[in-house]
Amino acid sequence: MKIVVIGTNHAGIAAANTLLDHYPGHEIVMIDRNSNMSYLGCGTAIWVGRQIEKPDELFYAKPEDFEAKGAKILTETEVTEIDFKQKVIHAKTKSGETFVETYDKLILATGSRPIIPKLPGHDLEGIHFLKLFQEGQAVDAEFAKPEVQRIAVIGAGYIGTEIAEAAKRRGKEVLLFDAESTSLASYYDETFAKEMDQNLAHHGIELHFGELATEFKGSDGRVTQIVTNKGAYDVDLVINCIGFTANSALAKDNLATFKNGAIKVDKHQQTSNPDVYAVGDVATIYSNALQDFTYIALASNAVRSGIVAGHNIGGTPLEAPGVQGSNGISIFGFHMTSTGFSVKAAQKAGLEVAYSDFEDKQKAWFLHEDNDTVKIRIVYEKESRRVVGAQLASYSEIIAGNINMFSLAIQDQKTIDELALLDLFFLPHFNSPYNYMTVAALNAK
Ligand SMILES: Cc1cc2nc3c(=O)[nH]c(=O)nc-3n(C[C@H](O)[C@H](O)[C@H](O)COP(=O)(O)OP(=O)(O)OC[C@H]3O[C@@H](n4cnc5c(N)ncnc54)[C@H](O)[C@@H]3O)c2cc1C
Ligand SMILES: NC(=O)C1=CN([C@@H]2O[C@H](COP(=O)(O)OP(=O)(O)OC[C@H]3O[C@@H](n4cnc5c(N)ncnc54)[C@H](O)[C@@H]3O)[C@@H](O)[C@H]2O)C=CC1
Repeated sequence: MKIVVIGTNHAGIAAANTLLDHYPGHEIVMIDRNSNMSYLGCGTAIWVGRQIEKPDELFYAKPEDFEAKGAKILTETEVTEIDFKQKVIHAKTKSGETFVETYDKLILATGSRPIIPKLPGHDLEGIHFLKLFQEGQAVDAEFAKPEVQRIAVIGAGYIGTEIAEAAKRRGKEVLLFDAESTSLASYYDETFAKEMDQNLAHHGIELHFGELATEFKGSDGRVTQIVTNKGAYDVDLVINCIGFTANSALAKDNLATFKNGAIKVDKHQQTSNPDVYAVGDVATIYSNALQDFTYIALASNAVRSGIVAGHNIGGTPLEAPGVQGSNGISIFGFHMTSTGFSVKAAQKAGLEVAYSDFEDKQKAWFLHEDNDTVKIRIVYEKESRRVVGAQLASYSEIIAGNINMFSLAIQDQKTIDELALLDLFFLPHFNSPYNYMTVAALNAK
């Protein structure tokens, strides 16, 4: 069987590796328009903020790895069109040569691009987006310029908050804008998000929430000012991070798509065309909190969905268990993790939910050194009492592991009452006999 993979970043790599490692004998062709593969965008802020010196280790795979396993891999080659009836893809190399490839099965792993707000002045120089390695390099080069001092970051979601920290670490003045009233508003309820806001403000980041950019002004072709519904601010650089949109143009009019344009898939990653699979940021994903398909762009989801597609195409039927959109962020040493829905997100999705909050020290109370406060919220459906979300915030790194338990609880449709008496280990170095997760669950009304 000939299998063509379009897009060789996290999702495409996972699908190709699954096929090459577990199902030998197929002809695998991998195509990507970029010159690199496997770039971990999650390391951009860490590198640009100089928490690591070089970006080299942010790549975990190279074309030779796949060639060694027998795949044909074409980089700097863009797929321009797909004839889904004839099962032929049309592609163009960097030098302009066009060619076609036939396929038996096709994997679309074309990912996402940042949303580009078409505001007046959007094409001025000095306005950036962050997704590709090359875009990280461009921002890094701007940070190195002494004349770039005042930076506007638009969107205080995950990328915006991380790059705001990075810019501050490089000694810049940073103005962080978001349409919502807090940072991280899509992931956390206000009482949690406010903790991050305090952390950002404490480190000198100027917060402009509830503010919408309306125009960019410039001089000599370069941005010099950002105008919002509330004021005008002189800046030397703008970084836009207001979310992603699925790169699904190749599927247009041929495959069923979701309301945001992502390609609809089932739990086997199969699209509305049985010979075509879609994985990663270009596709929808099943949310166990919502109990329906939705769109959640994460590298973790990309990898898992690629593995699922690989097995299904290879001949092992495998149904994805769905995801919770589990995520985390760490800014100036303050960590937040969440899974499933916040109260606000659940209500927006039409769920009737209640929540239980608790706050305690991470380790046993008699340990007075490095014993940070942890704040927890568990969100559950009022009637069924099934857990649909959890949020944790602390300087303690242990919360990074704890959130995964809630992820499994949501996946397995556990109730808050089942969590209340769950066997959690106790050791003073790590926790208390009345574990804050247990207490939060026990306190649930
Ligand atoms: C700054 C930043 C930080 C992030 N941090 C995290 C994090 O901490 N945790 C997390 O889980 N996620 C994080 N993400 C999100 C994560 O990077 C994405 O969810 C992930 O990249 C999706 O992988 P993908 O393979 O589906 O798509 P993509 O990474 O978008 O890759 C798609 C590939 O398809 C190629 N392509 C597209 N169209 C064509 C075409 N027509 N022809 C040929 N090739 C094509 C592209 O060149 C690209 O290589 C972060 C993203 C960014 C930008
Ligand atoms: N740690 C992690 O897991 C990370 C995950 N990612 C993922 O990458 C994807 C893209 O990240 P982001 O671009 O940060 O998207 P995001 O969805 O996290 O945040 C976008 C932010 O922009 C704001 N916004 C939207 N339109 C706006 C406007 N016109 N003006 C001002 N603010 C506006 C939103 O309120 C939101 O807070 C997300 O799916 C995210 O989860 C990215 C970085 C880190």
